[in-house]
Amino acid sequence: MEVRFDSNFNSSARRSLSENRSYAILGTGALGGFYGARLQQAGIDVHFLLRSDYEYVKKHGLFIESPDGTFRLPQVNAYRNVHDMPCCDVIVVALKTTQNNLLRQMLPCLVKDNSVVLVLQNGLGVEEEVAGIVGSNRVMGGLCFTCNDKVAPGHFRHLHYGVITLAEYAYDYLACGITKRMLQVKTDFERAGILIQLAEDLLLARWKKLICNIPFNGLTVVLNATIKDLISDVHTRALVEEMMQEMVTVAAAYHRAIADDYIEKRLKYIAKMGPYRTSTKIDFDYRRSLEVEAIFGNPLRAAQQAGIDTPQLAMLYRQLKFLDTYYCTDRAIAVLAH
Ligand SMILES: NC(=O)C1=CN([C@@H]2O[C@H](COP(=O)(O)OP(=O)(O)OC[C@H]3O[C@@H](n4cnc5c(N)ncnc54)[C@H](OP(=O)(O)O)[C@@H]3O)[C@@H](O)[C@H]2O)C=CC1
Ligand SMILES: CC(C)(CO)C(=O)C(=O)O
Repeated sequence: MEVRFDSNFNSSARRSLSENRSYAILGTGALGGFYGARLQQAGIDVHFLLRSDYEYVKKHGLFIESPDGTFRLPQVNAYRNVHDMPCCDVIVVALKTTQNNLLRQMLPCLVKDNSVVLVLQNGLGVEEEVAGIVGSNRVMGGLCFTCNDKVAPGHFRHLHYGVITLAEYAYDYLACGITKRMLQVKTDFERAGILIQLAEDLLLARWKKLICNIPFNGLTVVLNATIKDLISDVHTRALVEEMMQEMVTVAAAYHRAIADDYIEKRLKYIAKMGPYRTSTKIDFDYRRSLEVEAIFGNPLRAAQQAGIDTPQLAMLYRQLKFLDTYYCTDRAIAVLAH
């Protein structure tokens, strides 16, 4: 188990917070491109893995549009292959979860003795998947409340928020408290102007994020709506609240208590995201595979295992499975080709 942070935090431990750490960004998309660029802008050593944008970014770097400051990085460490990347202190997983089958081949090339893998993806059970590859003591979760989109190759738009809730992973999602390496990652992100909240219990943090992702990411797709639309209409708002309440009930079945006023507070917070489409709706609009299993299927199965009935989530999951199968995946392409 990771060393816990204690109140006798000595001066050498404090010094280690400001040491230089290297970061690998697996998936330089809307999320990874934004956070990675901000880290590099703050003087941190960052290495970016790219796919379709590789040639462009190698030549022109990255461009970030943001209300917190628009900037260009003319030169970045860009890679097309993990085998060419150096081992790094922090490996940030920012692929879509639909690509997580690649992690078994990618992560072992990048980890060294003290590396930690920081999973910034949405969903449930994603850290467990990563722990199965690199070991439970090397994984941290990061829940990102941010609205980011890719505008053009190497060009990302950050619209709202940006805060990350960080928490350690341990086997079976046991709560781990606050560790020294959480403070180290926080130091780096805060140097890059990204607000970090530390959480003692990753599973609680995951359920709290799912309370938002399940209604908003799901309903923006099936109703072809924005966050603003869903909150403004009396019927969809009621549906959102029912879905949120279902997740509060499931979290409670896993002994994670979520305060009664959490839903109301989160709705106010999310309302500020306005006409943002959500990352799942952006995928749907581009007919990319949807993160159905990580964001909807895993919570649904967790509810079923706990004996909790979640009819709204069950319906949403089935609708999204249909859309994903016939509109977004290779199978859909094959169907269209005939
Ligand atoms: N966007 C947002 O605001 C938020 C996103 N999230 C979560 O963050 C995660 C990432 O989402 P997001 O950034 O939006 O997704 P994107 O699709 O924008 O980014 C994923 C990136 O991974 C790249 N990629 C895929 N396969 C490979 C590969 N084999 N080698 C190298 N690169 C690869 C893609 O490259 P290519 O360009 O070639 O497809 C793409 O740039 C998801 O789990 C999402 O739910 C969470 C909160 C907010
Ligand atoms: C909550 C929300 C909508 C913004 O952070 C999100 O996580 C997403 O778009 O995937």
